[in-house]
Amino acid sequence: MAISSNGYQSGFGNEFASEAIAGTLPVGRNSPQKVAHGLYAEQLSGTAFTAPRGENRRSWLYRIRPAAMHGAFEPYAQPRLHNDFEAGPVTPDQLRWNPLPMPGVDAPTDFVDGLLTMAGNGGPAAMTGMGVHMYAANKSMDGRFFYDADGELLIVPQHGRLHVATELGVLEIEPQEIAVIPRGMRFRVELPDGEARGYVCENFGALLRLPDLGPIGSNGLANPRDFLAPQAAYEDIEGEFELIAKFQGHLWRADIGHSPLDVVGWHGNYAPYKYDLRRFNAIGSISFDHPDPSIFLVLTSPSDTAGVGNMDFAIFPPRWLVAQDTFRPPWFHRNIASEFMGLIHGAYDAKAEGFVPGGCSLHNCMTGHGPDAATFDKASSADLSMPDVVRDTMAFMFEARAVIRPTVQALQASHRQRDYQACWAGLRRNFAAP
Ligand SMILES: O=C(O)Cc1cc(O)ccc1O
Ligand SMILES: [Fe+2]
Repeated sequence: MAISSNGYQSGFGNEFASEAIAGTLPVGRNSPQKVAHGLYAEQLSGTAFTAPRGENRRSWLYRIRPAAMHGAFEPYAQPRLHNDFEAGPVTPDQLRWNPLPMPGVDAPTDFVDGLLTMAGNGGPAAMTGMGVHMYAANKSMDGRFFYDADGELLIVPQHGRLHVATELGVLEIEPQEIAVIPRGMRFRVELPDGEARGYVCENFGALLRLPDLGPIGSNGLANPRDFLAPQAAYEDIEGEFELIAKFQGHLWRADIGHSPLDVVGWHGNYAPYKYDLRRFNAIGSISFDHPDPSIFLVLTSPSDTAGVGNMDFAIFPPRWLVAQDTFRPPWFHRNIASEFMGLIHGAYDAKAEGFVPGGCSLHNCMTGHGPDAATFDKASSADLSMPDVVRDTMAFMFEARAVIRPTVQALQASHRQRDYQACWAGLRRNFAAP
């Protein structure tokens, strides 16, 4: 099974409109008595009906069969994916992991079965917080479709391309691109390279959006026109298929006799989208001092407190370092926010070794962290008369207001680096009282 991409429409949160068959979309109304071509009209809303206009997200789908048509749900056993961020004690340790191992050839694993929950906070019941998951898969989803009623999914591939066929059309993404799948949208993930690994942030809170730019002005960081929503593309097939739902923290399955990717035309502003992180216009210091990482914000999910994100997605892309009389890499720090980081490509400028592509780290509220000893030594004696270029790199951070609680399976995983703290052990005592 495969639906080919019909291309993209550019812009962030636009009122998009797309039809795979001309004349599908009703003109001047959303729900005419009879829809063209014998299709059903269906609204999918992603915000409260009464949300302010600037926040309001909904789309109208014109489809072969309504979403209501499927069998009864029953629990689906995939215990590695959940939102049980236990309320008990949580370690303030610095934590780091090697890449999630790929499934063996003797264990075909698709995107849904390949998800493993690393950490999180809040949950779908409270509609706040985020889940942090990783996936490692070696099989396309075949005859099954997935939707997440608990949050929107920010997918960050690290290895292998993804062909994401959604109700509204196809997103094709590769490492260094991201995709966001709206809450509730049904989709199927195929693996053009036969295997794939990456990161997923499940945002339970307010929908991701572009941050305000303040004094930066009207351009810069992630520019709206670089976000791409799919053109309508559909399949018209019947068979013994399976619909998997993530609902209130756990998976459910139902029989479905047709593909739900049967939307012939749609319009609205609630749509999946992709973005190429290499398009990010990095802005930084051209005088002195390393700026706060908020300068690298791509998308933010606001909380109910102005200026404080429920969760933020920031990247650390290639860039020039020119600051004078400055320790140029990230400084030592402790933050009120909590930071889950991953590395998509290359090396990260705060860690000389140990933080590898596909790996991840977690530094929670007020936990001290920063450059490792090797990075500190190098940057403390670097020649600052010359600009330095950070190339071959793409790290990212899921930053959260609330503590990001690691799951038991993440803490106990064999790929956890239990000696992570040793990376700071070599920092010498240099103090000499005058
Ligand atoms: O911990 C990290 O590496 C992320 C980070 C990067 C940076 O440039 C400044 C602060 C910060 O938390
Ligand atoms: Fe940090």
